[in-house]
Parts: sequence; structure tokens; C-alpha cells
Amino acid sequence: MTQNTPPRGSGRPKNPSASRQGGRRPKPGQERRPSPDPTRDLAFDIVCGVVEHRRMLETTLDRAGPMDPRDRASAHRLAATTLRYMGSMTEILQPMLRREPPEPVRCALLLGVAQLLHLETPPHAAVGTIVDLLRRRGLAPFAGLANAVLRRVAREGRDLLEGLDDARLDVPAWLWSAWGHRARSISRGLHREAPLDLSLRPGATAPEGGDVLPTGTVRYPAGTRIATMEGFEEGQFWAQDVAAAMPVKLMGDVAGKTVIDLCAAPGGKTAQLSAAGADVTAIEKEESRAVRLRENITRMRATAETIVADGLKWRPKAPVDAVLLDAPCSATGTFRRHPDVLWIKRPRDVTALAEGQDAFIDAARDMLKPGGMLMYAVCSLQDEEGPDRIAAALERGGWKHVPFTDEELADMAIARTPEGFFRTHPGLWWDRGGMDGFFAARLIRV
Ligand SMILES: C[S@@+](CC[C@H](N)C(=O)[O-])C[C@H]1O[C@@H](n2cnc3c(N)ncnc32)[C@H](O)[C@@H]1O
Repeated sequence: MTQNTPPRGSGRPKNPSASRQGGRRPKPGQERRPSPDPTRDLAFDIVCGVVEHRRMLETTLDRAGPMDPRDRASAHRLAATTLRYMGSMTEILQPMLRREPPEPVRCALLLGVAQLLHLETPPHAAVGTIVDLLRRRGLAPFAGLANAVLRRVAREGRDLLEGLDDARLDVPAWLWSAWGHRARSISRGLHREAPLDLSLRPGATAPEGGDVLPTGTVRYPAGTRIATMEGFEEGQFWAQDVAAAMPVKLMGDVAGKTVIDLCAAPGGKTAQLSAAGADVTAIEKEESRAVRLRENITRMRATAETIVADGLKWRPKAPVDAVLLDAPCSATGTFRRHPDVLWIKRPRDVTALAEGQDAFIDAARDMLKPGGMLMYAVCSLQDEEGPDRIAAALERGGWKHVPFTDEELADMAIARTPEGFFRTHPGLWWDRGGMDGFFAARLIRV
């Protein structure tokens, strides 16, 4: 196994269904007994889903069906922590394994190591729960191995961890090299859970306990639950990372202007545009996401026409003043919130997404009046989805790049690049809790 890749072992489980499920499927008519540990069962399914099938964490959560919200939250935390430290924990496990265990066993061991080294779980509980998990999931022959290995990790793991370059190990090699001189700082961001950032409706009061950032975003500690905050139901605020809130701010005064939000769900930027007084048309291709977009627009008391359509094909009846293109992207900028993304994305995904981004930019041009503005934004850290797309658009022609000025970025000067792009990563504003990775640029239709 190479370093910095998801721990895909060469050994496969003898029972193919064990590989599919991360455990043995009950035979027809043979009901599985109710799980005595739903948290670890779900965390196991999530991690196996990422490692074996490149399945998003949220997809496994959605498939899990109804369960106690506390169990669900604990499963999410355990799985996310495991994925955050997967490279360095794999490095610790490797010399302790004489043979490659089947992938589900490796996933279970990683859950155990995460509990021992990163979640302060008492050793007897960390070891015992993983041994039980293996037994429940048809992997009892590996219970002894897990017991021995995890006890050893409990004894030696912390010292071993001290000697590792975990920032390097916990990022896949292709991303590390793509991020260049920013890689170490970005990787530090991965090790921290993202705080909760709120954008406020104009005139709204922020819930107590927040830290007001220079751009107006109000920040709360990681793990704060927005749905229980006073004012949530009334749509006084919405969750939006401080960096994600910037592209709309950088559009300037949009009051009274016609603006298309071309890739709109779940609607954070639609809400911002509406709050700023724009006449917004929000386009979303996925029906299910459009439902969520409409719900959010209603809760946030925003006004926007929402249309379920393919933004590449749909055209407005008349050209508009501005288009916000928050384009589908690799989302590598959001890995603090979605550590699964780190291990799921591959270089070829970025290439395919970049082609789509070019097509969206061309579509946006068809929607704009001459002199109209395209705000191009992606929550990606990859050059191919940021500066390279702007360079490609300028080469195709029909656009002028208008750099962001120092004044426009006065509240977040650190995000202005020499070319006048907006560019952030999780290592910025480290002392304040970091921020998501974002790229934005302003193009004017000529
Ligand atoms: C990065 S997200 C947008 C986030 C949103 N702007 C916000 O701030 O809440 C991209 C969205 O584009 C949608 N999308 C993907 N392809 C699309 C297309 N061809 N036309 C319209 N929407 C599309 C996705 O379903 C997804 O909801």
C-alpha cells in the first residue's frame, strides 16, 4: 500500500457480500439481531463506504434510516475523525499487521485507533467496542487480531504519532503536490472541525455567544447546532462559512438588479442576493435539491423565483445584469466539513469538473447583457478549477477580467491574490478558526 491513499488492502473478504456491506449479510429469512451499538455500526458503514466504494459520508447517513439523533451525531463524529486522520493512523497500524486484513477489518481497526488516539475513549471501551463490532458484522475470526493490535495502539500509539508527519500523511499525495507551498497550512485545517458560521439577515440580531468576524459573519464553536438557536425558525440567519459569504459581497450593490443564481441549492447565496435587494432567479438542476432550496428560501424569508432546470441549457427571457455561478466543483475547499471528500476525489474528477465549469461560464455569457457581471466561484482549492478557468475563459474571448480591489477586500485582505482573485484556504485566519477554501473572480461580458 502506498502512503497517503485510502487503506485499500490487497486482501479481500472471503465472503463477497461482506465486502459490499462492510459485514456479512444475513441469509434470507435470517433476521439480524437489533444492533446494540448503532453508533459504531453506522460509523463503520460510513468509513467502509468511503474506503471501499468511494461513497460519500452523507449518502451512507441518508441510507441509514431513522435513528436516535444523538447516535447519528456520534457516528458522524467518529467516522469524520477517522477519515480526518486516516493517513497517519494507517501508518501506525501498518507495521502491526503481519498480513493485509480484509478491508472491512481495516476500517474497523481505524475506528478503534481514532477512538484511542483522537477521541479520548478509554482503552477498554475502544478495544471492546471494535471487537464486538467485528463479531456483529460476521468478522469474528478477526476479533483476536483487533484485540491485540488495538491494545498495542493503546500502549504505543501516542508515541508513534509524535514521530509522524501527520499533516503530510493525512492528505492524499496528489492533493499535497497540487497544493504546493500552501499544502502544509491547508492540511492543518483538515485536523480541525469547522466552526459554525452564520450570515445574518439585515437588521437581525445574532444569537448570543458568537464571535463577530471582520466581514460581519458571526462564528460559533464547532459542534454548535444551528437548528436549536433562537431565531433559526424565523429565518434570522443561515449557516454559511465566512469565505463562502464573500462572492456575493464582492458583487457590490445589486439592489434592483436582475441576477441569476445559476447553481443555487441549498440557497445560502440566493438568500444573500435577496437580502441585498436583487431581483433573483435561482436555477437548480436537481429536483430534490430544489425542494431544499425552496424550503430554505421560505425559512430565510427570501424572495427569488426558483426554477428547476439545467443551467447549461436554460436561458432567461431577457439578458440580465449579473450571474452568480457557484459552479459544481471538487469541493476540496470544504474538506474540514467533509473529510470523506479528500479520499473520494481523484485527479480525473477535477479534469471533468473543469470542463463543466467552462461550459457554465459560456452559458452565463449568453444570459448577460453587454457589460453584465459574472461572479465565478468554486469551493475548490485546485488551480484547475480556479485561476485556470478564468485564463481559459479570457482566451476563448468575450470577457474582461476586473480584479478585486484592496478596498473591496479590505475586511479580508489576506484573500486577495496578486492577480486580483479572491482565494482562501483552511489555514487562513487560523487563530480565529480558519475558513473554507474558496476561489472567486469577476468577469465582465464585453
Ligand atoms: C456548489 S453547489 C451551489 C451552492 C449554492 N450556491 C449555495 O451557496 O448554497 C452547486 C449546485 O449546482 C447544482 N447543479 C449541478 N449541475 C447543474 C446544472 N447543470 N444546472 C443547474 N444546477 C446545477 C447542484 O445540484 C448543486 O446544488
